[in-house]
Amino acid sequence: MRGTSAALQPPADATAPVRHPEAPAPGELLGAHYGQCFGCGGEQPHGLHLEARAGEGVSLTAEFTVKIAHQGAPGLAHGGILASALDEALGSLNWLLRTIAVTGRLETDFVRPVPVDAVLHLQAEVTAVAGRKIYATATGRIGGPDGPLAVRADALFIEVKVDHFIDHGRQEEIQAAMDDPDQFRRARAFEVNP
Ligand SMILES: CCCCCCCC/C=C\CCCCCCCC(=O)SCCNC(=O)CCNC(=O)[C@H](O)C(C)(C)COP(=O)(O)OP(=O)(O)OC[C@H]1O[C@@H](n2cnc3c(N)ncnc32)[C@H](O)[C@@H]1OP(=O)(O)O
Repeated sequence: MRGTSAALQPPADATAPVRHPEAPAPGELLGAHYGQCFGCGGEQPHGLHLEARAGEGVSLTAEFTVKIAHQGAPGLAHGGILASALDEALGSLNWLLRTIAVTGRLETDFVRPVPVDAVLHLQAEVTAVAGRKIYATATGRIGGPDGPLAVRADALFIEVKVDHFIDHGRQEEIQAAMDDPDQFRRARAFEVNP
């Protein structure tokens, strides 16, 4: 069974996504957008440490290893953690568009249980863009990139200005992000597609 509500169907005037000319080349690691990010931050001890690699077009692949701390049922990944991994992979696509966007809606199908120590092989792509709305889809497989399907998600991201974070975030963390000595990460956080 597949659940995708009408809100995740691109409208008739939606267009195909356009890869930014300066997007990382296929095969290149995207790196983290923020060191403390729960999904991708290398400095986040409680995080998923998801590593995403650019694919062709507006697509990427990513891997996430399920750890002991990610359990729901004994020995199995918590569904919310798997949804977080999908959200992060889908959110990372926006770097290939050079658009700052946040998740508006995320619909997840949990197809089979994912054991601790399994590597979740994620594949995500933007399917359509309509104004500020970015439609994307992702799958997560276990046992290898072509292994059995374990999870899948469809999502709607909404483009925002950097003010979104300034207005809603905490001053302390915003300042730390602005002072990040990692120039690449700073660029990724602040660069807005004009
Ligand atoms: C100075 C320091 C700066 C640091 C910068 C760091 C940048 C780093 C780069 C990237 C960060 C990404 C981080 C990745 C992490 C993974 C991704 C996440 O988990 S993100 C977190 C979870 N998501 C939220 O917290 C959103 C909370 N929601 C909101 O803030 C608003 O609701 C927002 C922005 C999504 C929309 O609000 P509106 O007022 O701007 O726009 P409206 O008019 O409501 O919506 C625009 C269109 O979208 C549709 N829409 C909005 N939400 C929808 C929904 N849930 N379902 C269906 N349609 C929706 C609406 O119907 C409307 O459509 P029509 O233009 O009328 O056709």
